[in-house]
This record gives sequence, structure tokens and C-alpha cells, in this order.
Amino acid sequence: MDTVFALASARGRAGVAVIRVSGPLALDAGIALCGSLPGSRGLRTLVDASGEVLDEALVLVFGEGHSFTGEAVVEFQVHGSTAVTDALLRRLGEIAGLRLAEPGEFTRRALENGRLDLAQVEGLADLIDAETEAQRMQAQRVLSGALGKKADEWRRDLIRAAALLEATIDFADEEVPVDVSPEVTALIDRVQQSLATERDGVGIAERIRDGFEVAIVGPPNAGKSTLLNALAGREAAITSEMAGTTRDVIEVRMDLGGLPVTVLDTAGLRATDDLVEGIGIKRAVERAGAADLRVFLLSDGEAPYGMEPGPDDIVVQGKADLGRQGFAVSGRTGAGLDELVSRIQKVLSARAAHAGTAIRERHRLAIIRASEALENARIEVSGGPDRAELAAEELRSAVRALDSLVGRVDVENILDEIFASFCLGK
Ligand SMILES: Nc1nc2c(c(=O)[nH]1)N(C=O)[C@@H](CNc1ccc(C(=O)N[C@@H](CCC(=O)O)C(=O)O)cc1)CN2
Ligand SMILES: Nc1nc2c(ncn2[C@@H]2O[C@H](COP(=O)(O)OP(=O)(O)OP(=O)(O)O)[C@@H](O)[C@H]2O)c(=O)[nH]1
Ligand SMILES: [Mg+2]
Repeated sequence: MDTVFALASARGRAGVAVIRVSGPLALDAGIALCGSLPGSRGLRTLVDASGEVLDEALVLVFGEGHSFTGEAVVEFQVHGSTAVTDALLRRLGEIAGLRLAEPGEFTRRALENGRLDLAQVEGLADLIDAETEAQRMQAQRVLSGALGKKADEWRRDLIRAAALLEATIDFADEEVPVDVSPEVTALIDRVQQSLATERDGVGIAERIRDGFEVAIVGPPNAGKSTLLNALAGREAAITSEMAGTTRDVIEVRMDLGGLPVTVLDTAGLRATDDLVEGIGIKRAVERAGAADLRVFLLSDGEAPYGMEPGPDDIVVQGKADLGRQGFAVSGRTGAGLDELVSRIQKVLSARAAHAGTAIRERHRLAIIRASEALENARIEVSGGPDRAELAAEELRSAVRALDSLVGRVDVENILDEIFASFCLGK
């Protein structure tokens, strides 16, 4: 196994930067740079091959089996300039047996050494990408091993069900065979229900990770683009007194009360003979229709045109500063903005509450495969004791599908995909 090193903190000017070395030669590399290593942590002067001082560093030492990767690890916390980190990385590269780590390689080693399961690795990737509070909390839940715990519970129930069935196979010749089917069915149903909940939460978990879409729609000139700009805090969209200003869909990503949201500004909806405006309106309807939520911004008294508000959609009057009836906002003065944001937040966080511990399409597919096998198992169980063997086989196939969630089986083919998006030094 190679010993690898990388800058673990972000590149560029910073108070402190962290460089990590992991692998069998980590401690030797540490000694080469520091002269002597501290027991667990200590301040050391790092020198290059000719004894020239590189920097004063806080050095952390982790023995094999007691580090993030599970390998021997030495970390150097140095002054965070590019010159210092470059010099240190150059020096480490000179040491025989050491090479620069690939993106995600530390985490890959943590996985190989059983420090993390596959779902935790995905949680860690999400945690590093997290920009909002909801993303952080979701990633943390997965990183803590919540999906692995669920998978263990499902596995335990299914293995117990399979064992009950197998016991009847062995005793099939007995005079009065015990009917295990009620207990087996109950175990299968319990797992099925839990799987269904997790499966249904994946879509929302993906929204939390990738962002919700909220579209602003309404008639031309209602103040949609001005509202977008007010929410974004910058002039993202062109505004003008001309009806029909916005043509393309303008997207701005923002943090709305901890939720990642992409707000879409769209072309004003109306009947038009203008070809380009017509294309814009078609796009507006398509994108707004596919969005998670729509804010209908209306001109005074007008009814929505071209699209109907759904039950969760928000209907609000624009240009509140001109005196409007009911709930109104003004992108120009900021009136009503807090109320609008809190209404959006309320709708989306009610949905976000349905996210579970399965958070990716990969998880959803494994759950569906398991669920299908359980469906088959149930049919076999109801076919009587003669079908016990087949039922047990379906249960084992469900267990295999669930094992793939945490990487107990079928790992290799998905690892490259998962690690492809990791940053260097993680
Ligand atoms: N400096 C530093 N900070 C870091 C990390 C790291 O690798 N280095 N982490 C990496 O992503 C995260 C923390 N995760 C970690 C997980 C396990 C161990 C570890 O060495 N565990 C030992 C006990 C070490 C001790 O108690 O001193 C063990 O489990 O035996 C370290 C960090 C966030 N902060
Ligand atoms: N008084 C007042 N004027 C506003 C407000 N918001 C926008 N306006 C003005 O109304 C006009 C239209 O604003 P836009 O934001 O471009 O309207 P829009 O809904 O994006 O229009 P289209 O892109 O054509 O569909 C501009 O002259 C804005 O300055 C507001 O809250 N109060
Ligand atoms: Mg506009």
C-alpha cells in the first residue's frame, strides 16, 4: 500500500492549512520532516532535505487503526500560505514511497479499512458539499451511519424470517408442522413498510441536496424580476417598465431559511403574437410547472392567466407599495418579503420533513429491488410449506439488495462513480 499525502484544507491564503500523510510510511515521513515525532500532538519545526526550515507546525500523529483512514497518519498544521503548503508538498513528494493522494483517496482507504460504510462515504461527500443548514443536517445523519443502522435492522428481521422458513424445511416430515407463516409475514410486512417510507423520502432528500425550485410566475410587468432581484440581493434579472421584458428563465440559487432554493424568474404570461415572447412563455410554463413550488405574483386584482395555482402554491399581489388588497409584496420597497420567504420556507420544510436516511437514487433502486424480492417472498409464503425454500431464497435476495446500500456487496462498480466527485485531500 502506497503512502499518500495531500493538502486537506482548501488551497489559498488561510490562517492555518492542514496537510495529511496516510499509509505505512507516514510516521517515517513525519520523522524525516520533524526530526522526532510527538506522541500524539506537538509543535515541531519542519525542515527540508538540506535542513532548511520550512515552517513551524502543529503535528498530529495517529497510530494505525486510530485515524480517519485507519492507517498510520501524520498531519501537519502549518501557516496557511500557498508558498508554505507548496514547499511542504514538494518536500513530501521527494520522499521515496510517498505520492500525492488522488481525490477521495483518504476516504476510500477509510472505507476499505471499515472505518466508514458506503452510505457514510456518500454522507461525507454531501457534508463537504453542504451549503445550507438543511443540507448539513441531512449529510450529518447519513455520515453518522443512520442508513447502515436501518439496513442492519431490516437484515436482522429478514434473516430471522429466513431462519424460520428454513427450520420448517428441515422438519417438513414431522406429523404436525408448526405454521411459521404468520410470523414470517409479519416480519416481511414490517420491513416492507419501513422500506416504503425510506423509498418515498428519497425524492425530498435529493431536493435538500440539490436544491428546491421555486418559480415566480404571473402576468407581464407584475414585478417578478424586481422581486427576484430583491430576494437575491443583486441585479440578476433585467427589469423595465416594458411588459414582456423577461424571455429566458433566470435562475438564482439562494439559502432560504436553511433550505437550498433555486428561484426562477420567468416570462410574464399573456397571449402574444410575438414569436420570441411566445417561446419565452412556453418555457416559463414548462419550468414553472416542473418546479417544486410556484409563487403567483399578480397585478392588482387580476386572476392568474395561463397556469392554475396548485394547493401549496403561493398567490400574492405585486407592487405592495401602490396599495393592494390582501397579501402583497414589493420588490421595490421590500414590503412583504419576509412574509413571502417564510411562507415558501413553511411549505418546503413541511416537505423536507419527509426525508429519511436513504438520500440517493442508488439507495432508492436498492430499496426497490429489496422490496420486489419481499413481494415475491410473501407470495411464496402464502403458497404453503412446500414453497418455504423459494420464499427463503427471495428473502436472501432482498438481504443482498439491502447489503449493497452500505457496500457489503457489489461495491467495486460504484466506487469510482462515488469518488469521482470527491475533492483532493478528502
Ligand atoms: N485534523 C483533522 N480534523 C478532522 C479530520 C481529520 O482527519 N483531521 N476529520 C476527517 O475527516 C474529521 C473528523 N473525523 C475523524 C475521525 C476519526 C479520527 C480518528 O483518528 N479517530 C481515532 C481516535 C483519535 C483520537 O481520539 O485522538 C480512532 O477512532 O481510533 C479522526 C478524525 C473532521 N476533522
Ligand atoms: N411601484 C412599484 N413598481 C415596481 C415594483 N416592482 C417592479 N416595479 C416596476 O414595474 C415594472 C416591471 O417590473 P419587472 O420586475 O420588470 O416586471 P416583470 O414582472 O418581471 O415583467 P416581465 O418580465 O415583463 O414579465 C418596472 O418598471 C419596475 O420598476 C414594486 O414593488 N413597486
Ligand atoms: Mg421580468
